[in-house]
Amino acid sequence: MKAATAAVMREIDRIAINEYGIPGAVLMENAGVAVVRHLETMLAPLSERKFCILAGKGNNGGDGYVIARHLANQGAKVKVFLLGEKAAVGGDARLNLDIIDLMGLDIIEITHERVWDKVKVTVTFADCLIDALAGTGFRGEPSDDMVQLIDMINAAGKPVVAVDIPSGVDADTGRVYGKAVQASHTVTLGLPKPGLFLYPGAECAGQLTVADIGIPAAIVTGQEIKQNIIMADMIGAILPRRSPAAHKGENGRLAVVAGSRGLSGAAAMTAAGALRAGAGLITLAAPASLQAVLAVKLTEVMTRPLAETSAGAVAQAAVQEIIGLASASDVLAIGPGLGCEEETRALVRAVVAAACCPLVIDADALNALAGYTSILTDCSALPVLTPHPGEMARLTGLSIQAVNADRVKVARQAAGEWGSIVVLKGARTVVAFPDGEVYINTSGNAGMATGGTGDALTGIIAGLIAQGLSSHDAAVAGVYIHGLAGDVAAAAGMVGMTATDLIKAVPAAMYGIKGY
Ligand SMILES: NC(=O)C1=CN([C@@H]2O[C@H](COP(=O)(O)OP(=O)(O)OC[C@H]3O[C@@H](n4cnc5c(N)ncnc54)[C@H](O)[C@@H]3O)[C@@H](O)[C@H]2O)[C@@H](O)CC1
Ligand SMILES: Nc1ncnc2c1ncn2[C@@H]1O[C@H](COP(=O)(O)OP(=O)(O)O)[C@@H](O)[C@H]1O
Ligand SMILES: [K+]
Repeated sequence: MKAATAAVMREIDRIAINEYGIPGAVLMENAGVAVVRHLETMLAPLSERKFCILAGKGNNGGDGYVIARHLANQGAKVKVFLLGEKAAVGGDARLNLDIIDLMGLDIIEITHERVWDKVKVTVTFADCLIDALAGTGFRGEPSDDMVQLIDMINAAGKPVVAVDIPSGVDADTGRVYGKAVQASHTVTLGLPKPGLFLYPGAECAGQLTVADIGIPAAIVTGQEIKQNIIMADMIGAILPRRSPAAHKGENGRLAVVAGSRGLSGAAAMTAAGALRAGAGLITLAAPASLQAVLAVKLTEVMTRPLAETSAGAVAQAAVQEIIGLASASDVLAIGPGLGCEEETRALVRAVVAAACCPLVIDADALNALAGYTSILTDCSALPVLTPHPGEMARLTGLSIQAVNADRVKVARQAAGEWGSIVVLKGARTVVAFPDGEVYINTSGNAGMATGGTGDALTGIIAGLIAQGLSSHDAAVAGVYIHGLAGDVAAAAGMVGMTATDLIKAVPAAMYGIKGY
């Protein structure tokens, strides 16, 4: 599913109005009617309900006046509060404000202190609050009066339906600079906005519905929209299909270079993730002293002992062996649990520079690349990098806070600079490509915030590449399946679920995807 930034949405509206001749008031009418239809499904019969509509001075408020008219026509009790003066409302919003004024609806301007008591009483006795304060036109921090109103809405404990986007949420980034409306439902107009999927905006949106407002489909397909939301049907279409006559050699050869003394689990979980994603033959190369324990842990995985340092990490002497292993493999996953010895880091850089198969680079291998990302642009196939925000901060020199403040922008910029596929992990993982294309993932849950789930993701993405998916499709499908497996595992209890629970749930998650 495509997601439109505020600028893209403005352009789509502009083309609909100026080039197709659809009056803006018609789009506004469709928007308002779509919200009322949604209210019917929530609160029928509307004639028995009391609504409080909180409107801003822009077009989002305009949608609110259309909603007010239709609700009043259906016999509902409606009060409208306008954050500002009627005189400040213009365009299509003004047209609709004048109509409800002529209808005799109660419209109260919030322009002086005395009004706040009235707002409070109305909010307290309403059955539902409609947030039409601001939509895609919202910028920066909310003004003091908007904050006061948002606080009242959020304290009311009533169903809150946000029009287009909860007021206070940045449509592009999901950022909340000051306060934002906490909606129970959001009816977003035309196309969903990225800020409805990225935290903290995603948490403000509640249950999300995308409403058709009559924009000609050709306008949307004609736009170069680079933001996508990962959906199950999209993944069902790209997952590898297994022929009934398949043999193990057809499902790919995968090499994993991982582990060091004390970090054998990371290596095991990476290999297990690949196994459960369906890879045919897996070789796990790890420091020699770990081989015995890994062989016992992973019955189905082949193990390869590597030369090791005195601290039990992969030694520089293993470089040719690993490069040879990569040449005999369809994909190499490198990094989990390798540790932070300088010798191992240098080895990682040598392997990344020389390997001729597709690479999935994670964890300590990413740390080894900090300051050396220019190596990535020479890789024969687009490498997949899977940093969590901490690793991303190390690679970019940004703070973790800055990474999370605009995950799409940071991931996209890195993908472009490094000529790589960047999977920026965390709640709402973002997958970015060098051409600016971005996918936001929606599967997964907070139970996955536990050690080892990232190693599993590395294995899953590599496992999909082994089975013939392009690195592009494997990154997108991998993050979705990984999150879905987390959701399957969390059904038995979110807190306390383990990475191993998630890994075991991968086959069930894949088979649960419609069309697969
Ligand atoms: N033709 C169109 O453009 C359509 C637009 N539609 C609606 O119009 C919205 C966009 O309308 P606009 O561009 O007029 O903008 P909005 O109405 O979303 O936002 C502008 C309003 O928010 C206030 N505002 C912005 N930043 C603020 C801040 N930091 N503190 C306090 N107040 C702030 C402004 O003063 C103004 O009242 C969409 O989200 C959608 O709801 C729909 O009616 C469909 C058609
Ligand atoms: N709150 C959350 N919601 C969804 N996914 C999450 C959440 N927290 C973590 N995850 C996912 O769990 C994984 C954690 O990976 P990572 O931080 O590398 O952990 P580790 O290094 O322990 O394996 C990532 O795929 C991340 O997207
Ligand atoms: K709104």
